[in-house]
Amino acid sequence: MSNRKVSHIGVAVVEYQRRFLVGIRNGDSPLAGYHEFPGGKCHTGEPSSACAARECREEAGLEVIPVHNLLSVQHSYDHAELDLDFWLCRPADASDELFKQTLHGFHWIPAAELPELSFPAANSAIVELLVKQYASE
Ligand SMILES: Nc1nc2c([nH]c(=O)n2[C@@H]2O[C@H](COP(=O)(O)OP(=O)(O)OP(=O)(O)O)[C@@H](O)[C@H]2O)c(=O)[nH]1
Repeated sequence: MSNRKVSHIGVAVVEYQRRFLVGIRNGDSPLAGYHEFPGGKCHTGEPSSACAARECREEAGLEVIPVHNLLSVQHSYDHAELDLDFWLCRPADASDELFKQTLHGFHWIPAAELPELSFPAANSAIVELLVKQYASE
């Protein structure tokens, strides 16, 4: 049993037309080079839904509305002990213009292609769930 401090993480799983907003973790961070959904550590007292929306605004420059919690996952990495809340989010202004916007290196990936990407270990279950729910017609 670990007594390391647990960080609470809000993750924005942003869906538009069965595509999801995905970026690549930058070179200075733990798990650099892995794919990721926008997200990060919740501030003290901040609900994970609000955290997910804030991180999406900060990282991708996109305003989103959290819809519901898809999944919560506890994961122990070498670098940290995490409680991750994955929030289904929708773009606040939904239109095909979204596909033309530069989103700071984030891209819209069809659900069926998510398993081909290299997400961190804590994302296995959410990727499986998204493929099940969004990849079939
Ligand atoms: N954003 C994001 N983080 C994820 C995902 N999956 C996953 O395991 N993580 C982990 O969740 C943690 C997010 O914390 P972070 O370090 O990015 O948090 P932050 O943006 O607040 O950064 P900070 O370190 O500058 O305070 C990282 O350990 C990251 O590896 C994901 O899909 N998206």
